[in-house]
Amino acid sequence: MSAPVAAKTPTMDNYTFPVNRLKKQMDNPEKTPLALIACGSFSPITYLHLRMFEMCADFARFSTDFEIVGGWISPVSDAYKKTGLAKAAHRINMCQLAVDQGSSWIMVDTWEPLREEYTVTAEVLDHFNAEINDVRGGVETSGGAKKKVHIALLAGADLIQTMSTPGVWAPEDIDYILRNFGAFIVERSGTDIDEALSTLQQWKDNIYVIQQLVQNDISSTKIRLFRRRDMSIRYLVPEPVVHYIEEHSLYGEDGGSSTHEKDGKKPGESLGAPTPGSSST
Ligand SMILES: Nc1ncnc2c1ncn2[C@@H]1O[C@H](COP(=O)(O)OP(=O)(O)OP(=O)(O)O)[C@@H](O)[C@H]1O
Ligand SMILES: O=C(O)c1ccc[n+]([C@@H]2O[C@H](COP(=O)([O-])O)[C@@H](O)[C@H]2O)c1
Repeated sequence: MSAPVAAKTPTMDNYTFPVNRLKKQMDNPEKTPLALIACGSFSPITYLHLRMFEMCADFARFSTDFEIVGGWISPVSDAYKKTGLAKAAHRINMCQLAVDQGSSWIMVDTWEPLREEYTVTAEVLDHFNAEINDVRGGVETSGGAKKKVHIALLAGADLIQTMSTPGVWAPEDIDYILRNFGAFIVERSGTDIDEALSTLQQWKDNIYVIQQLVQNDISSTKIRLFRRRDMSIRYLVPEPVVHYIEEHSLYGEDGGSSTHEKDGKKPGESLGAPTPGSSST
């Protein structure tokens, strides 16, 4: 078995806002530049989290006047204290591995997860607006002219549904987010989207609903459950993330789980899969 890759420790001291994949210049200056911000636990990141960005990119292209100029994942900080939340450094590393391997336009911002305190989503979106529009002046259209970027929350229907659950979000934050930023909402099985949006009608012009044409209900909860049951998680999360989870023994029964690589299997592979070289021929 190879030695575990040490978890890098990103810190606030070496923090810089990631813009390496921010589009330098718009393709169509007539359109409105759009930045997508996905907030959540990402414990761990799954293919569905990445797929949300792609679904939204198709939606924006075919059904809106927006042109996407960048996408960011903003994992929540350790202070969120949700069940199953791995340490922020691990979640950051897994998100980074997933986008490094699988995307040319999604970035991971470490500002929120590196903060000791919990940051409400309204403040997270303010941070992106400040970095993209105040510090950088927006994005270039043509001939050096710049346009302010529309910052929007990218979320699943379950997250928007929590906005109707009393006591979860401050009413003034809901108004602030949906009035100033808006949201792109991906349908999720188990959540009635009409019901979820019923109390948010006053902001309906700023809420875009994206249909999942291929129903996919991967969740981080299921990944953690599979790990506890010593079941395979391959092809549900990106391969480098499977390796990372194995190497760092994340989400196992007692904080650790066996690595099957030693049996000749790939990391994360099912124990029920045949072991190479064990056939009788
Ligand atoms: N299968 C899915 N369909 C639609 N949206 C999803 C799906 N999985 C995650 N999301 C969305 O991704 C964002 C971040 O999700 P989060 O990290 O909470 O993942 P999760 O799988 O719901 O986590 P957990 O199972 O730990 O609650 C949220 O907006 C959530 O609604
Ligand atoms: O800003 C708020 O008041 C607020 C209230 C509830 C949830 N959120 C955010 O929504 C996300 C929920 O993630 P999760 O994993 O609990 O589904 C996470 O990023 C939270 O910070 C934010």
